[in-house]
Amino acid sequence: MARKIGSRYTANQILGRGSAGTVWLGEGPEGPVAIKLLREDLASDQELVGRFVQERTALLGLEHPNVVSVRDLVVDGNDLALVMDLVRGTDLRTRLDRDRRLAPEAAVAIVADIADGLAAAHAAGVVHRDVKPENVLLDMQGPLGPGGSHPALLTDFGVAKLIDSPRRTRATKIIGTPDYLAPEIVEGLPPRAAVDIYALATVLYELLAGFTPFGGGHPGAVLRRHVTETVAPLPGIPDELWQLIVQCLAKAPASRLRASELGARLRELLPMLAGMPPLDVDEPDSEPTEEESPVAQEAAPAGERVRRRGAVPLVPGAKPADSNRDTHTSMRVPAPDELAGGARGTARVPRAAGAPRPGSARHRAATRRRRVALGAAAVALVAAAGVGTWLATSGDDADATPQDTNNSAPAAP
Ligand SMILES: Nc1ncnc2c1ncn2[C@@H]1O[C@H](COP(=O)(O)OP(=O)(O)OP(=O)(O)O)[C@@H](O)[C@H]1O
Repeated sequence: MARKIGSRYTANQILGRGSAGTVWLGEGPEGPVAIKLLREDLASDQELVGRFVQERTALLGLEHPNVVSVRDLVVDGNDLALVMDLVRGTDLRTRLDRDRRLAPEAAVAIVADIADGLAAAHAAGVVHRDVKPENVLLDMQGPLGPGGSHPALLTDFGVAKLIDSPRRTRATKIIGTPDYLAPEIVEGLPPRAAVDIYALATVLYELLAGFTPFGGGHPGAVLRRHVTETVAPLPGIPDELWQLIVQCLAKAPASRLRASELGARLRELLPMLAGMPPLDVDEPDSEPTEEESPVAQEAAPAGERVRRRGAVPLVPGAKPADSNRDTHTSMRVPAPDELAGGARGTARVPRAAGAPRPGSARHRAATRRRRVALGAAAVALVAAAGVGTWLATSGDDADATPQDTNNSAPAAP
């Protein structure tokens, strides 16, 4: 059912829903557009409306082939809407859900596009703060690039900042999506450009592996891993690509690459990755780790303690129906002792395809077999050592008997 948005736009058909509102296929004076209509309770928040208008220039000024441009901001009665360029295609989450993992060449081409878009934004002083596959759109009408990938565009620029108003979230609260949150945000520092690089490196890892490096289990556990754990290597990944990921997942923001450099370095790797199939990685043990820290308990209501892509909505009060993905969190910054106390090595460790899953019956059987084999090897070693010692001793002193060697190894025949 069509509806008017301000005096210039008509929203015709729902394209998708997020936690902050609904995206419509619409029509404007210059042709088709995408209209993000913010939820009514957000639209009626006077402070947010003020910020909306305040951020107008920054939001409207961003023009780059890898950024979904915001064309207009509409404040009209109960409607608060961002009018954006329409991207005819799909979002990267949908592609990942379909393919599970991408070939390295396609993954790197997509991430290089987004790095270029981020470079333009960072140069204009804008930090995205919510880089994740849901916010990457693939333009199916654009030309095919390396690995058969379509041009990738980053959307939702400035939306996290808009919604993250001082009243909604004080300095002690975290806004974002747990799997992609840089450690400095978890530690309560203000988000700078390097948080986008960390999130983008997480996306690249996810495209290659099929899962994020620190995700899984409760949001509180995920946040803690960002701060305390190091990323586990992906079997079969070319070393140059791995080094880039490691550098951009560095805990210290200053150690990460800048967006423009990341884009350039990724493009340099493309010829080497041509034709390489997706990595042969099995999803690690996906059993959620119930981490009952105070942070974790505060983050999710009872009954929702453990969710695979653990999250609570970006905006307080968002109903589950608002989003079928539930990928945001809003929780307090954990205290240093909570972070330190939780370093128990719960990050997902990728397995080479076919290797048994930790904790599985096959893994337990393999462990048992290994133990038996190790036990047997140990007995054989002790025996061999005894024989060896006896032989050595007897060689030195032809008259000595095995008993003279002062060890408990069985006597030589
Ligand atoms: N400019 C656009 N052109 C075409 N489709 C779009 C555009 N922007 C968003 N969409 C579609 O609308 C869906 C919802 O987008 P939205 O930004 O509201 O939510 P999200 O990013 O998936 O989730 P959240 O806002 O909770 O992080 C997207 O998945 C995408 O498919």
